[in-house]
Amino acid sequence: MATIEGIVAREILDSRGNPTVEVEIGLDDGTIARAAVPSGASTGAFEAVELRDGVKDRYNGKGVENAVANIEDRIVEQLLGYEASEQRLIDQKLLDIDGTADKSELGANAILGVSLAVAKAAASSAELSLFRYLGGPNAHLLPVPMMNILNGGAHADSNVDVQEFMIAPIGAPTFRDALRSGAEVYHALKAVLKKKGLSTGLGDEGGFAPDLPSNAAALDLIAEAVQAAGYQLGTDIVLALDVAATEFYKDGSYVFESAQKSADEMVNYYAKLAEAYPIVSIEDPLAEDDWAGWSAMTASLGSKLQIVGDDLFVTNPQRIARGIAESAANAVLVKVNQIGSLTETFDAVELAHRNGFRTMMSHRSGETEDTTIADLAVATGSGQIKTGAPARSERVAKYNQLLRIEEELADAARYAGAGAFPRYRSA
Ligand SMILES: C=C(OP(=O)(O)O)C(=O)O
Ligand SMILES: [Mg+2]
Repeated sequence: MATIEGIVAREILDSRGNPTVEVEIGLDDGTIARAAVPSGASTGAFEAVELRDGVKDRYNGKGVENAVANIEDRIVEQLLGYEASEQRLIDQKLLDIDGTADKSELGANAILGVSLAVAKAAASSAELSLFRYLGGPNAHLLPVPMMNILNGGAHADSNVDVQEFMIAPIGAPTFRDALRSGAEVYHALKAVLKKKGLSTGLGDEGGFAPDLPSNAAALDLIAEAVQAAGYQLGTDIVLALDVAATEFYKDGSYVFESAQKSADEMVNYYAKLAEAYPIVSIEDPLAEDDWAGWSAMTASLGSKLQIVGDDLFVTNPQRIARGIAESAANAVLVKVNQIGSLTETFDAVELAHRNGFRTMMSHRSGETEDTTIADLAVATGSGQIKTGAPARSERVAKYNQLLRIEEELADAARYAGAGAFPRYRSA
């Protein structure tokens, strides 16, 4: 048991070279912990409001320095003396100080930075790994890494509409093997692109970002890379997409592959694509407010595919509840900075799981070296994580943290003489 003795906030750079918030918390037992806040590019309109430099009007013209100032001037004094393990109490206090529904007063980035740093300090003070502190004794499930190896949409300067083409190594026996196979396919894809004279430049999440004639062409290149790396597409490795359709939804239709399409036409397109390729998961197939389209998509393809709401749900329990009521998807993408506190993130995951929805822990396209989401994926037993390509340090940092977690769990199992443990979520 240790109480908060001091909080420091500062502006640092994220992986796109944009300013973001970092928070350090000191406890009265000498513990010091640090957390940094990520940021999106294809942000949903219903996300909690960050105070972030000049990206869009919705940031009210208030930059990261305002979030830092809010922590120092309006949060620090209010939290001194709190037990660091009282996460819910502290998060509620932060929400009360903010007083708005969208966290626009203090900034969701100010609140989240403090919320995550509190959790890390409490874990460290208790001499527990973060995943163990957050997840308790039953935290044991390593997530399938959904590795985004080809970037398009808002994350690349190419002409490819779909934002993320991911490989999921579901046939691997352990997380370590899954990551290795993903890295091998990543390297094979680079060789395939080179051989065809295509660009090997990278997008925001470390995937390759070539110009291509169609979205299916991206899947063909990945299929070739999987084979070249010696894996079987469909059994060792399956495919997943984040379409990020809100980005190309204009005036009531989807401007996709240079044509205007209705929601029905998009659903038909996905049905055909999922027949031609072993795609298991599609995120944001439709726009963030096209609830009817989402329900139609889930009715038609939900028994075959994981349909993941990102911009649709924005990790917000109220929007997830609507999605459950309207059968608008069957899975939730979980991004801590969309909702803006750890407690509310847990609430979102719990609501999803209690209602039979799957969850996928997720990074943002603008990231830092902070690895909290790796621990969170294991702590919540979400079974899936997406944190970009198996290259670029801000992405690899999360995968490397999962290697350490898997090792810690395996060491514990060895010590106890236990058998097949930890468990890798392979299906
Ligand atoms: C990670 C994503 O991108 P961004 O952080 O730009 O929203 C996403 O859309 O899932
Ligand atoms: Mg997304």
